[in-house]
Amino acid sequence: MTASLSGKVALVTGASRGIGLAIATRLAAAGARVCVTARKPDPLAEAVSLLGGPSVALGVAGRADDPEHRSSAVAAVEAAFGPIDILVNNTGINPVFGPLLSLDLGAARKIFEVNLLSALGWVQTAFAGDPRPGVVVNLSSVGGQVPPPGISFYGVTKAALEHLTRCLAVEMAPHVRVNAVAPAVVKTKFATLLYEGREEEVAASYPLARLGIPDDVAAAVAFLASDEAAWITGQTLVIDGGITLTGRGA
Ligand SMILES: NC(=O)c1ccc[n+]([C@@H]2O[C@H](COP(=O)([O-])OP(=O)(O)OC[C@H]3O[C@@H](n4cnc5c(N)ncnc54)[C@H](O)[C@@H]3O)[C@@H](O)[C@H]2O)c1
Repeated sequence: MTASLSGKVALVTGASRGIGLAIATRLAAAGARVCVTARKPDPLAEAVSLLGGPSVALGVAGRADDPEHRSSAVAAVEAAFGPIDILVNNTGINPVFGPLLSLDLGAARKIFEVNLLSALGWVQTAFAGDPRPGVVVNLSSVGGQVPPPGISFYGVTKAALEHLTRCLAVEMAPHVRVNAVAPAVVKTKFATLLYEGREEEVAASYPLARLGIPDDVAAAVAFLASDEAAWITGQTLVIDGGITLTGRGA
């Protein structure tokens, strides 16, 4: 059972589906009021309704990497529910596949902007002003720890996000705890190419003999967001069915 988050205010980015929506659902079930963001308004409206409607959830559409969207989302959640206690930087993209030596640097900049700089931007915006208590959880990936074939630059940005997590943990202590989670393959739209049509074969390579589901990650995020994790900061929790123990990342 997730520890109570009653009275807490959370913002989860990229939360109209997949892992972000599962995290928002867990946080809301634990009693938090939750702001969800993503690019398109319609899926966000559906998410708000799933989460329990406007008394407990708010959707703000925009791009995570747009500073104006970050400011207006934070202002909206503060006006609706109060200052943010829990920030989950869930948005992550990987629009390219192939070797680093032929990686288009324009695409690389975009991935870096969304996966790393926007996470820092959200922290700066959500925790602007005088220091106050809070929690940040960043969505990394085992690809940030074991080089992921074909999507190496994505892994580079996640490795950087894990170090950003450590650096923020030191700079924002003792008020704000900052941690990350690093999943292996979780069944979402984002990861479809990694398992579609061969799920049994991929799952068989995992010591725990299955792929992840969004709630596997959400449970860990809810724990890190709660007071049960009050003495944990700067860490990355690997959620991978044991796959990194085999030397592989996905
Ligand atoms: N699924 C996996 O196997 C897996 C494994 C490791 C890490 N992750 C990480 O988990 C996070 C969530 O992944 P997912 O699998 O749920 O992805 P997903 O593609 O299913 O969902 C991504 C969400 O982010 C939103 N989004 C994408 N780009 C955005 C942008 N620029 N601005 C605002 N919103 C944006 C989408 O609308 C959607 O709501 C990502 O950071 C990803 O890197 C996923």
